[in-house]
Order: sequence, then structure tokens, then C-alpha cells
Amino acid sequence: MAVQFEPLKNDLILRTAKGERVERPPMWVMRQAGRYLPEYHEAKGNRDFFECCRSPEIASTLTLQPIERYAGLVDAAIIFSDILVIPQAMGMEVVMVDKKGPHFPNPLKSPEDGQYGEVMDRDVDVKKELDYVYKAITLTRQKLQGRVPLIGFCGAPWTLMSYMIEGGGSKMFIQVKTWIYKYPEESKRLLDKIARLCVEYLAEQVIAGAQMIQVFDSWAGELSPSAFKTFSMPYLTYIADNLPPRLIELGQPVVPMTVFAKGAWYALEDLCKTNYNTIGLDWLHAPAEAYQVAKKYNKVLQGNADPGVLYGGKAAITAAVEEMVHGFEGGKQGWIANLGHGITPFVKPDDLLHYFQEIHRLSG
Ligand SMILES: Cc1c2[nH]c(c1CCC(=O)O)Cc1[nH]c(c(CCC(=O)O)c1C)Cc1[nH]c(c(CCC(=O)O)c1C)Cc1[nH]c(c(C)c1CCC(=O)O)C2
Repeated sequence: MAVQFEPLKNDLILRTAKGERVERPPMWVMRQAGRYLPEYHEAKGNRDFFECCRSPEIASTLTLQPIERYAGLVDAAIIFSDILVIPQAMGMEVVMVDKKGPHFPNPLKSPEDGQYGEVMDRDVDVKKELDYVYKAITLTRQKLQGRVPLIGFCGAPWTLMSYMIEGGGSKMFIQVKTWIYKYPEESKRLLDKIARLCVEYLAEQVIAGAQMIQVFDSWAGELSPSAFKTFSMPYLTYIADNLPPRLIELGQPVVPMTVFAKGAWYALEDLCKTNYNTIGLDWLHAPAEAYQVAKKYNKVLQGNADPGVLYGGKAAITAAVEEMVHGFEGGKQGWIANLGHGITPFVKPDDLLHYFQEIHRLSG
């Protein structure tokens, strides 16, 4: 059943993602609904993180918080959820440990272990399992009343596999490196399975109302250039090649797609050759150099100041914005302003306001 939503009043980010010349660069930041906002803590209370994701009412309230605080400056909302809902849908338990991050009590051990077979054999119905995400998206679209577009997202296969095997964040990636180098074929089968689920999951998000999508490969930079080519790139490509035809098959609009492969600076040119419209940059890229590469392929870039600059006060923030605006040649085409990764806790909301205002002032 198709849901009707109010028409968009601000489609700047969608026009930019299509490569059009625009009046100013659109802006939003990754993790914009999060712990640096006092209203986030207030609305979340002492609820568990995944409980908030599973409640369409709470998830939509949290998604809207930065849109309301930075009204007129922020040009997109991103649904409040997490990349780890896919491993959960695959039958794995994930808990969010306060001040530590995600934790899998029973990570995948080895391809010889029975759990790998179980995960591989399981027929995962992402439509059913992640119904709460689609409900949250639909409710958020209604509450947005067309103010800005809503972004849906998923984790990239390599990043999700890393979490499923490491059991959480990692410094050395010993377990998942053991898998890819010792059991490459079993690893690829798992990556392939995750990639297929990502396509279905993103398609369902679009049906529910997502107007753009982003794939987060947060651990891409743990791979060497050749390992990235083997264990990440084919699966990122699979998603970008298969989502549009799947959407057409479902009678849905084809939405702009962004890929953010954090740390994979060496892969910029290869990513520009994919079907993603926008390539997310972290702060390892100098804006001017990346822009020259992306221009050759008519790709849009998103990013990319070091989120740490927001701790440096107003003058440091202005300097970072000047470098970006200069590097992205004024920002009227091919640039979605963001940070180079998610905004971190303890940033003062007024310093993010200054970041937005400076982007507006220097490139508006
Ligand atoms: C790797 C990753 C995860 N989740 C996500 C990624 C990819 C982006 C990235 O690289 O940062 C994606 C994500 N997670 C969250 C969003 C919400 C939307 C947004 O505002 O961007 C998005 C897009 C909420 C969240 N996801 C999480 C929080 C903090 C939860 C809390 O303690 O209240 C939020 C708001 C928890 C989370 N979730 C994850 C980690 C590693 C952590 C702990 C670290 C941290 O707290 O920043 C997994």
C-alpha cells in the first residue's frame, strides 16, 4: 500500500546528488541525531539503544531533533537506526553497551563452526524482521511534512561481516582477518549473503519513504587496496548495480545512492566508476584533489572535515570550512557538505551551528 506524503519543500540535496548546479551546497552531518544533543538524552531517557530503534515513535522523534534545532540550515534527515539491525535480522544477538558500543555475545567463530552454517542456511526475511525500521521511516516522513528529504541507510557487507566476527569494535581485527586470509571462499559467501540482504533492506526502506540511501563501510580502511578490491568493492558494487533495477521491479522511484568507505582513500577513483551518485569522503582526503578526480566521472562528493575540528572553537571551524569551500570550487555543484565521519559526543551544539552557518556564509 503506497503511503502519501506532503510534497518536498527543500529538494536541494536530491538535485545536488543528481549532479545539477545548485544555489548553495546542501548540508547535513552523519550521526546528527546523537549524544552531543541534550534533547537526545532527554528523549532517550534510560531506554536501551536498540529499544529506541525499534520504537517508530522514539526513532522518529530523535530523527527530527537536529532538523528542528538547525531548521533552515540542515538539508536532510537520516533515519535513527543502526547498521547492526541486519546482523540482528540474520539471527545474531547484538547489545549496545553503554560507553563501549555494540557487543555480540556470540560472534561467528570459524566457518567450521555450526553457527556459520546456521547463518548461511537461514532464510532471512528482512521485510518481516525489520518491519519496525520501515514503520519508523514512514512515520518520520509524515512528521517531516516535506521539510527535507529522508535518508535511509545500511552497513556495507565488509563492515557488517567484521562486526559479526569480531563481536564489536576492534583495534586489530584479528578474527575477521583470519577469516578473509584463511577462509576466503567462506568469507565471500557470507559477504554475498549480506549484500543480497542489503539490497532488499534498502528497497523496503524506499517503499516506506526513504528518498536517498547511504551505504556505510566504516571499516573499509582496515583493508589493503587489494584486499578492499576483493572483500569490499564487489559487494558495494553489487548493491549499487542491483538496487535500482529492484526498485523499478517494485514500481518505486530510483533514489540517489551514496557510498561512504571510510579510510579507503586509495579507492576513490574506483568508487567513482561505480553506479553510486555520491562518494562520501573522510578527512584523509584533501578536498581539492578529490574534487579533481570526481569531476572526471561526474560524481558528487560528500564530506569531509575532521569531526575533531568541532572541538577547536569557531576560528578553527571557519578555517576548515574555508578549505572545503575552496577545494570544492565554491560548492555550487558536486558537493554535499558533511563531516568526514559521524559527529562525536561532547561537541557543543552551537559549534555545529557555527559549522553550518559558515558553510552557508562562504558558499551561499
Ligand atoms: C559503525 C556504525 C554503527 N552504526 C552506524 C555505523 C556507521 C557509521 C559510522 O561509521 O559511524 C550507523 C548509525 N548509527 C546511528 C545512526 C543514526 C543516524 C544519524 O544520526 O546519523 C547511524 C547512521 C545511531 C547511533 N548508533 C550508536 C549511537 C550511540 C548510542 C548511545 O549510546 O546513545 C547512535 C546515536 C551506537 C553505535 N552504533 C555503532 C557503533 C560503533 C556505536 C557505538 C559508538 C558510538 O556510540 O558512537 C555501529
